[in-house]
Amino acid sequence: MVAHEKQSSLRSKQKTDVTFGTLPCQANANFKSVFSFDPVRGCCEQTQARVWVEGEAWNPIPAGRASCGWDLTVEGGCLCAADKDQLQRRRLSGCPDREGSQRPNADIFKGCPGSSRRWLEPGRPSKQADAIKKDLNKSDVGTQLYETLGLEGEISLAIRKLKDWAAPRPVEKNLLTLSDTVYIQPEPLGVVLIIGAWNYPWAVTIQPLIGAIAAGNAAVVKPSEVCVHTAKVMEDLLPYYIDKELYPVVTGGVSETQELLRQRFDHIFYTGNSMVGKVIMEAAAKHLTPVTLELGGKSPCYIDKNCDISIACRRVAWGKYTNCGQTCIAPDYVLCDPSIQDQVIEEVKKSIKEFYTEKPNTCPDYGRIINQRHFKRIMAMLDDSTIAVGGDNNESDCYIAPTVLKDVKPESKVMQEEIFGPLLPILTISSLDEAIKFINRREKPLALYVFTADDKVINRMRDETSSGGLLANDCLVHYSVSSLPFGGVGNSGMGCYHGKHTFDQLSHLRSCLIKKLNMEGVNSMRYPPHTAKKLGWARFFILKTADLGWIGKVALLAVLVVAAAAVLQKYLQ
Ligand SMILES: NC(=O)c1ccc[n+]([C@@H]2O[C@H](COP(=O)([O-])OP(=O)(O)OC[C@H]3O[C@@H](n4cnc5c(N)ncnc54)[C@H](O)[C@@H]3O)[C@@H](O)[C@H]2O)c1
Ligand SMILES: O=CCCCCCCCCCCCCCCCCCCCCC(=O)O
Repeated sequence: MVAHEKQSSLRSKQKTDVTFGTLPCQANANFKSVFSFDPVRGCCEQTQARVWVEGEAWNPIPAGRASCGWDLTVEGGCLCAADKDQLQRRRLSGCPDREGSQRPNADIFKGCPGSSRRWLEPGRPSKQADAIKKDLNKSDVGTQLYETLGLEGEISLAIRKLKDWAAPRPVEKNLLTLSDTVYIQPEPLGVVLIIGAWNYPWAVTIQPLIGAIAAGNAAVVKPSEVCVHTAKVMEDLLPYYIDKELYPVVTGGVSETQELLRQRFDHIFYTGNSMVGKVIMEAAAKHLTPVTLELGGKSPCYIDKNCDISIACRRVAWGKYTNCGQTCIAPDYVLCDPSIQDQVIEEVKKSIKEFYTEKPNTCPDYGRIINQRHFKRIMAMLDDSTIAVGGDNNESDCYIAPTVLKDVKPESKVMQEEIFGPLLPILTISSLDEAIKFINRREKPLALYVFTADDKVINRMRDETSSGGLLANDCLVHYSVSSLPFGGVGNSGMGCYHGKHTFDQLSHLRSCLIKKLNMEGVNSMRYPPHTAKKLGWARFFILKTADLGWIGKVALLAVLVVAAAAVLQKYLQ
C-alpha cells in the first residue's frame, strides 16, 4: 500500500476507533482524560497521544509539555469556499478554550510536505517537480534550492523550537508587581487565510502555513491560480500530508478569492502585488481582521566604485536572473557611477554566460515568464531603453533572455513599475548622495542592495534610507536566514515572517498578570481617597523597574513587603 493510502486509511480508522485527538481537530469528549491542564501555565501536559511519523505508522509520542490542538467539532467533509457556515463555525471554535484545548503541536509537521526530502528528490520526478517545471521551467534541483530547502529548514526549526516559542515569556516587572507572575502567553489567533503568489508557489504559500500550524491556528490555503499546474498539485497533495479539515486548500481565481475575502478570518496573510494588497486590506478592514502583506516593489542595487566589480556583478546577475527575474527581492535596477557602467555591463554579461551558457533558451537552469500576459508586460518595458546585453525573446515559449539595459533614464518605462522579469536597467548617478536621494524619492522597497568595500558606505545606506531588508555585498540570501524578520515597509508590505517571526505574527501575544489575593495592604496606595503621599509611593513602585538576580529579587521582595506593609498600615489608616 502506498504511503498516502496507508495514511488515509489509518487516519479514518483513527477517527472512529480512538477516543482522543492525534490531529488537532479531533480532540473530543475524552480530551481531559488524556491531558492534564496546568491553569497557571495555561497549557496542557500531554499524557498520552499518538502522532504520524514520516508516513510510516501512528506512534506514541512521549509525555511532555504541549500540544493538544483544537476543540473543534468537524462534521465530516472538507471546508470549501462556498461553505460559509463551516467557515464561520471554524472561526468561532478557534477562540481559545480555557481548558487549553488549542496549543501548538510540532508533531503535526511530521507529515508535512517538505519535512521529508523524499518528496522532491533529484532524479525522482514527482508531481510537484513536474508541475513547477511546466509553470516556470524550474529544474528539480532549482526547486529544491530555492523553494523546498527553506521549507525543510523552517519545519525542522519549528519542531526544535516550538516548545520555547509557545512557552510563557516572563517579562520585566515594576516594583508594584514584583510578587506577581507577569508573562506573555502566545495563543492562536483562530483561522488564518493564506493567499499565495505564483513565483515561488511552494515557498510563499507553505512557509506561512508552517507558522500558522506552529502557532496552533487552522488555515485556509489559497494558492495562486496563475501557477496553474502547481495550484492543482497543491490542492491534490496537501490533504494527504496534513489534515484537510483544518488546513483546506481552496483553488480558484479572483472571484473565488473575493468570495473568501467576504468571510471573516482571524488573520489574512497575503503575498502578491501592492495593488491587490490594498484590496485585501480593504476587505479585512470590514471585519477588523489583521493582515500581513508581503508585497513587492523596485529593489535598488547600488554598486560603489570602491568594490570588486566582478564579484559584485556575479552576485547581482544571480539575484536578478534566478527564476527569470520573477523574485520579489530581485535587484530591480542598478545605480552606479558613469565611469564603471561599461565594466558592470561586461561583468554581468560574463556571469550570464557562465550561469546559463551562450544559449539561455536551452539551459535547464534558466526559467520562463509565467504567462503571455506577463511576457507582454515585460516586453513593453523595453520600448524606450537601450539594450546592452540580451533582448532576444520568444512569445510562444514565454522566453526572454537575460537582458541588461544601459543609460536608463528615471522616466523610462522600465522604471515606472516593478520589473519582475529578466531586465536589468543601469542608471548612472554621480555620487552616493545622489543614489540615496534617488532611492528616497521612491516608495520604500522590499530589499536594498549595496556593493562596496567601504563600511562607511554601507552604514550611510543603512542610516539614510529605509527598506524591508538591507543586504550588503550579496543578493537574496537574507531570505534564507530564519532569524531575520522577512517583510516590507510602506508600499512593500507590513508584518513579517520566517522562523519565530511567523509564529509571533500568527499568534496573539497575550499579556498575563497573575496576582494573589493576599498582601492587600500594599494596594492601599491606589485606592481612594487619593493623596499626595500615596502618589509619592505610587511613583516609587511604578517607575522603578526591578532587574535583579533571582536572589536579589527574593531579598528585595521580602524587604519591600515588610516595609510597605508596616508603613502603609501605620500611615494610611
Ligand atoms: N514579499 C514577498 O514575500 C513576495 C513574494 C512573492 C511575490 N511578491 C510580489 O508579488 C507580486 C507578484 O505576484 P502577483 O501579484 O502577480 O501574484 P498573483 O497574481 O498570483 O496574485 C496573488 C494572489 O492574489 C490573488 N488575487 C489577484 N487579484 C486579486 C483581486 N483582485 N482580488 C483578490 N485577490 C486577488 C490571486 O488569486 C493570488 O492568490 C510581485 O509584486 C512580487 O514582488 C512578494
Ligand atoms: O519572491 C520572493 C520570495 C522567494 C524568494 C526566494 C529567494 C530564495 C533565495 C534563497 C537563497 C538561497 C541560497 C542558497 C545557497 C545555498 C548554498 C549553500 C552553500 C554554503 C556555502 C557556505 C558559505 O561559504 O557561505
